Amino acid sequence: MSDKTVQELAEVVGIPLERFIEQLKEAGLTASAPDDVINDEEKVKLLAHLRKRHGKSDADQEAAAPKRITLKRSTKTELRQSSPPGTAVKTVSVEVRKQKTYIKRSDASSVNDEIRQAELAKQALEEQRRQQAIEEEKRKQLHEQKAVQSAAEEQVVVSAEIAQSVDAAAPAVTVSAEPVAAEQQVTEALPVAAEAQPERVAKAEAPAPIAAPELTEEQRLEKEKKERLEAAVQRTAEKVKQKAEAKQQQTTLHKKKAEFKPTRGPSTDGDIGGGGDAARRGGKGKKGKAPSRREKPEFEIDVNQARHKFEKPVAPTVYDVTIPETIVVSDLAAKMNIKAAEVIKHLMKLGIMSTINQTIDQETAVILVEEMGHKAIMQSEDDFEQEMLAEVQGDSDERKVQLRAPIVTIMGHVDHGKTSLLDYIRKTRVAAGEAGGITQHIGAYQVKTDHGAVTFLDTPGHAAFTAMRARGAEVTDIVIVVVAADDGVMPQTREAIDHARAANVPIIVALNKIDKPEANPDRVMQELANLNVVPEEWGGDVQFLRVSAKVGTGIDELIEALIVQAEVLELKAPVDGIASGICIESRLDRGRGAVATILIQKGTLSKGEFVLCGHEYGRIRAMFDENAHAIKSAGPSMPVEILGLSGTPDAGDEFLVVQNERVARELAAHREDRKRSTRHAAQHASKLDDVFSRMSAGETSTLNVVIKTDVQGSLEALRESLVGLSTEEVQVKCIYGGVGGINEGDANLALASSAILIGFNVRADAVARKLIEEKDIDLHYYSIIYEAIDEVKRAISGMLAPEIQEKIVGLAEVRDVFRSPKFGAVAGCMVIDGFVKRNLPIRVLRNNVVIYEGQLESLRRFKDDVNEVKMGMECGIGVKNYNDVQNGDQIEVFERIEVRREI
Ligand SMILES: Nc1nc2c(ncn2[C@@H]2O[C@H](COP(=O)(O)OP(=O)(O)OP(=O)(O)O)[C@@H](O)[C@H]2O)c(=O)[nH]1
Repeated sequence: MSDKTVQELAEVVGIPLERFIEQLKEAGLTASAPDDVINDEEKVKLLAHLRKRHGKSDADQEAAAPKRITLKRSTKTELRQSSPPGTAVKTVSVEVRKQKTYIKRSDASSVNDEIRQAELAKQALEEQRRQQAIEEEKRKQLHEQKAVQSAAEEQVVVSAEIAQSVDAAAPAVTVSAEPVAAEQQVTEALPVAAEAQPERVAKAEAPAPIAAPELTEEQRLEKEKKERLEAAVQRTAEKVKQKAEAKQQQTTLHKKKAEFKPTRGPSTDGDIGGGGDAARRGGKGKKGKAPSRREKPEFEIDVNQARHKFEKPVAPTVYDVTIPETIVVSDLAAKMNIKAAEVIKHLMKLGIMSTINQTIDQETAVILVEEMGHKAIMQSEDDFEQEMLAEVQGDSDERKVQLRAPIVTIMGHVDHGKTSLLDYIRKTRVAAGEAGGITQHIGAYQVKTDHGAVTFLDTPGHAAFTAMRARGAEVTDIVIVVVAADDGVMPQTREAIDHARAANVPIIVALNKIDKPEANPDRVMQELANLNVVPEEWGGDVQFLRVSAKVGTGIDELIEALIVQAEVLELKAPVDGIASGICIESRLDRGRGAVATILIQKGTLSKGEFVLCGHEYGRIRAMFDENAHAIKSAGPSMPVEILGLSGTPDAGDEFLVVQNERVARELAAHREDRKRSTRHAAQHASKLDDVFSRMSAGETSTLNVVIKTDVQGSLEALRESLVGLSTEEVQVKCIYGGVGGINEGDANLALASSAILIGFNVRADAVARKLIEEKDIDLHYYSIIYEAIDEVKRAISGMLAPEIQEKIVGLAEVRDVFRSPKFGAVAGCMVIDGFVKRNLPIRVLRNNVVIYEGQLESLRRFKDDVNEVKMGMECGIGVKNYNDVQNGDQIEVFERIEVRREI
């Protein structure tokens, strides 16, 4: 309290100055002037005087004075609650009560004194304990540091113990390899250590009995503190335990990941301590830092719990490995559940160098799979298709069958009237009643009669017929062989008969041009009978009809004969259910896209269905009959034109209806793959080399041959000799023999009939050569009959020995012939294939028939003698001892090579 002057104090008290000075005098104070200063003591003295004067002693005053005063106040407010319109407003009364207690100063100060004294004692005690704790801490730190150093040296990490030590709430026990972690543990341990002897400290510090209340308070505080510390330690232990559990789960996850990624580097696998991230981020350079992080065990893991659930198999697993005709190395590895590198390694052991994407053949794959201890199941390329087709077709074989129209092909010699016959039938039968006639015609048409319908394939000639057969399409039920009654049997008539017989298709002979005066049907019948085509009227089994494609004679009878033949054949097909058939022809129309003519063989085809044809597929957008009338459905033996395919299928491709686009696409893709692989040609021609092995395997007992010779005489001789080789085990069958060069039709026939081709002094033309090469048809050229007989004999008796074979190395075409007195006839030639070599033997060919065999006299280029002339170059060739070379002849150069024969 600050001192004040008399005047100031009088103003504060509110008493006149003179009166206040009087009171000062009465109280015995010296201050009398207004500027005199009154100190605190004097103030107290003045107060005591004034109280005395009013008759109250200090004691009374003290007794009377209240020790504490409590003031209460309450305020009331009202709150109006907002409510939805139309309802009563709610009012809430809120009463706030406040209470304040004032304690008498003297009492308060005494209490404060007591507290102050207790605090002083407590401070002293705490000071003492703190000193002690510091000493203890230093001692422990020293001890722990020693322990940590030794632990870091030993690098001991016992993860399970950490969890246990945490459970026991005694972190100081933990042995850590990481100093940082150890420090943390030590720090956590210290308070506990300090708390270890609280009673002893309290006893030692306990002063005199008068300090008893303070000690009790002290103990209470100590107890509280201890409880708090214990709770803190407990919480820390809990936290550490939770962390340990979380880390353990993470570890299990890592191990599981590692299980699925066995080929990954160690950074992922060893990522338990979190070093993986660093390693990943740091790349190669920072990889070295990762171990320090990895080694830092923030906690340790229960090994039993961390172990993943994968059980190592006790015995090697044996897989059933299905192997298609070719398989990619990686796919094969996947099927055996091993790495592709393993497969490549094993292939290397077998002497095969391969890459992961390389395709290996079925045989190699089977050897490999079996060597690796698995079971190989060979799967044919067709298996997949067959399975899918079986799925698509379902129980189609159980469908109810009905008679169907026969499908007829017309064959015959050139100009004998095939086209005229087809045209006449179509015009008179199909287009009957059509106002505008036929706007277009498709590759086949159907003729309806009172007795039934007949379908004609509008591709006359045996070439088309055999080409279709060579593609595996057996479409034709009956063949009409047209022979002009005024001309008789001609080479192509024979071919037609042979082709029909090779296909096992019944023949009906149409003796055409019967309207002509020079027609002599009886002579023609005789000629045909000589070919084993015997008319019914002569006791044979072939129907002969006299017709005229020009005037229409006998056409009805011909159709009737076809229907009768069909009845004999009992041609039946299911009418209901999924449709299937053959593509007859196809083309790309500018406005309509791919247009395909198909012949339905089974079931009913409807517009809107998904079809697969060869490797093309699509939904049928529109369907037309042979008169270009849009139709909605078509049954067996009906030819229809369809729109909607993805491309143009080949003639002879099979078509069938599939459930949906997915199946169509899958099958189309499969067929496309198969087509790409030349290994999987749909049909293989027979090989002379294979004959014996196939016979041994019980596969064949017939050797089909197609013979082409230079003259009729050699044909007969060769045919008889070869057929005469037939034994009990094997029969040699000449399915066709003709005179002239080997053409495409011959090659197709050989392919379709699995026959070998024999050229006696004749050669194949360019188209046939291409087909022979493509389809790998077995073609043999001979110049000496007994050589041919000998070879076929050896083939069927399994005695094919290594022998000398001829290889044609070049072909030159004669463009001009010069006569020189020195060299005789010199042929100016262009080398059109391979090369011409001076010292190699040659043959002179005229219309693909060998006319001379010998040596070259001279080979020159621009007056220079040369040894060799290559394709595309001109040269002059003189043939030794032969001067009859003509324009258009070919000079074939060949060499004899030794070929090892394999059976
Ligand atoms: N008089 C008469 N002539 C006919 C008869 N059939 C066909 N011709 C004629 O014979 C010739 C050849 O007839 P095509 O129908 O072209 O004979 P093709 O067998 O189809 O002949 P390619 O197509 O060359 O194989 C034509 O001039 C026809 O008019 C017939 O029955 N009588």
